[in-house]
Amino acid sequence: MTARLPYPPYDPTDKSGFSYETVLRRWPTIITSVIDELHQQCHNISVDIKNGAGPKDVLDAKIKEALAIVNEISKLKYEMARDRTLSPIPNDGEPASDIYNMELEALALEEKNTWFTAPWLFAE
Ligand SMILES: O=P(O)(O)OC[C@H]1O[C@](O)(CO)[C@@H](O)[C@@H]1O
Repeated sequence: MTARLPYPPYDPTDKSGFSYETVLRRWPTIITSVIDELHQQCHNISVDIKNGAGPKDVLDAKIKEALAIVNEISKLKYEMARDRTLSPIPNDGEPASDIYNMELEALALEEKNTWFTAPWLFAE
């Protein structure tokens, strides 16, 4: 059972409010800067590998992890821009993902489970 507040949560369906601007521009900008930073770090690690500045297997693993993160957050940005539904958080054994996923299912019933309809703070 999810908590219900006595008044509706703020969401980007109000195009004159800050949350619309946030989903439209601010989050994509933040995600893009994360992707840029990860690419820069991959470049720096590649230089370290060339210079023999650390164990190659460890540095290779860092690049692999960074590229996996880039892949996931690029997908997130794509889905956000197209007002796709928010994805459930995979069960990692932590209780918070269950609570998040339950709330997301409740939002789906209200057709408020997409990036431009979900409550701003929930999507944040
Ligand atoms: O664009 P900025 O200044 O980095 O701030 C972005 C943050 O501000 C908000 O748009 C409003 O608090 C958040 O949703 C978002 O995470």
